[in-house]
Amino acid sequence: MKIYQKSLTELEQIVQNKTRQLTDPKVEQAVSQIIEQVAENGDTAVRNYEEKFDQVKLTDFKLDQAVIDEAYETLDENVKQALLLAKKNITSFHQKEVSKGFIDSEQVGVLRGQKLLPLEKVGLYVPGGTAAYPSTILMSALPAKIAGVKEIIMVTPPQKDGISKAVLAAAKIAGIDSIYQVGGAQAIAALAFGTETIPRVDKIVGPGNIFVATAKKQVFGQVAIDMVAGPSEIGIIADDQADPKQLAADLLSQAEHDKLARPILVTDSEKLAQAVSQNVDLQLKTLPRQEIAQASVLNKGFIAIVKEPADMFTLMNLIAPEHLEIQLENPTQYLNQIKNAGSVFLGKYASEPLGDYVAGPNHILPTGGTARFSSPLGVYDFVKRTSFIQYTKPALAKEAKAITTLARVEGLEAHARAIESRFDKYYE
Ligand SMILES: NC(=O)c1ccc[n+]([C@@H]2O[C@H](COP(=O)([O-])OP(=O)(O)OC[C@H]3O[C@@H](n4cnc5c(N)ncnc54)[C@H](O)[C@@H]3O)[C@@H](O)[C@H]2O)c1
Ligand SMILES: N[C@H](CO)Cc1c[nH]c[nH+]1
Ligand SMILES: [Zn+2]
Repeated sequence: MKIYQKSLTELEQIVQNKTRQLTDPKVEQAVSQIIEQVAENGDTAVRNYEEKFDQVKLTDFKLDQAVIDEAYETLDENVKQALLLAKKNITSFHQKEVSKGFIDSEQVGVLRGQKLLPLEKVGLYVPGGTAAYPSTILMSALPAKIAGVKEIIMVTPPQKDGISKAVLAAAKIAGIDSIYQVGGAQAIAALAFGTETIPRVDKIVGPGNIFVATAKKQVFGQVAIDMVAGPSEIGIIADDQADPKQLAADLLSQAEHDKLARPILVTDSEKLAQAVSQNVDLQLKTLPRQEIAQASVLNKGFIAIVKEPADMFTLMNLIAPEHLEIQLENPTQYLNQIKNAGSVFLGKYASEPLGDYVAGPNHILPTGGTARFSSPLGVYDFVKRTSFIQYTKPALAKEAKAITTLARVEGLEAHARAIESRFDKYYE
């Protein structure tokens, strides 16, 4: 792994260069054309793109419920039990995210409040190929269920040998209402605009490749989106008491996701840096997804050695990683020093995959430095707020002057007159 031992300022520069988000104009253009076609020609356009990009000819995109039920019934019992344990823990964690509206009646004659309503229909994108993770289906659908979303529609690219049994079973366990075998930008466009057979949704969630991510960005406004979740990332802060073999294993756990995944270690120990680097090389050799993990380590991974322990936090806050492990003695004492991270893993036994599968917090997290302003996917992503107001006449009388004054300052005479009409002052 590349090791940088430089001043904090130089390291900050390196981090900024390595984490810059770039867009691809060619992809932007291709995606915009796909969206336009699907918006105009519905299922016909979706069918054409499926033939072109996924090499399948489908007459009906909707998957038969019997196929989903059969996948669940015949699923390996250990896999089923693991999914059910994950469901239990994800559910109990996310139930704590439920928030209620409020009613404020502190001022005499005034009732103000805010109510929360679940979204009606949500579209869940599940990536095709090896990136279709049953765990990600639970992570996206369960918070929507808890929020009270009425209908959850899943889209996923068709597969030559059929969609994996574990994916279908996870969809059933998570309570997904229907599955459409459509992928890429055409699936996002179909969910955003609706077609003859695919329903239009209020929000689209879930990760995907560059075509999917670009399409989500482009349809935002027509429909809500969760976030643009890119390749996985792991940042580790560790000192010389940490176990280099375990740190290498944790770095590789995210490197194996994607050639563009970012495994990063920040430490104040040169000895640890060297040992982790050696262990990464050793452990890579026996990984089934060696090619992907190696590309990630070589192209995107690095180790930064800082001079002062406090610099580990300064640098990591700049990186704002999707996952952050703190492998220091008494790790909880450092939680306050973390300003930017999607999910924080405290101590030796909180290895990142614990959070990927069963701990309960969501594994759909902000990437690419967006943890500066974004949060993990949660129940709050599937609700919207509506405020309400009621005043008595005396309560309105007390504030009428302020309203008409502000309205006239803004040149909005009709606003002022609407209030005055409540006190029998009309302008005809
Ligand atoms: N952050 C997370 O939680 C998380 C989880 C799982 C996967 N992922 C990411 O999701 C991505 C999955 O990518 P994937 O490709 O396997 O599946 P995908 O489903 O995102 O994309 C496949 C679709 O891309 C479209 N496509 C392919 N080539 C195209 C082209 N030239 N022009 C237009 N459309 C084209 C096709 O329609 C195809 O159906 C990976 O980057 C992975 O890292 C992230
Ligand atoms: N670590 C991934 C998010 O970056 C999520 C995942 C799914 N399965 C395994 N891991
Ligand atoms: Zn993972």
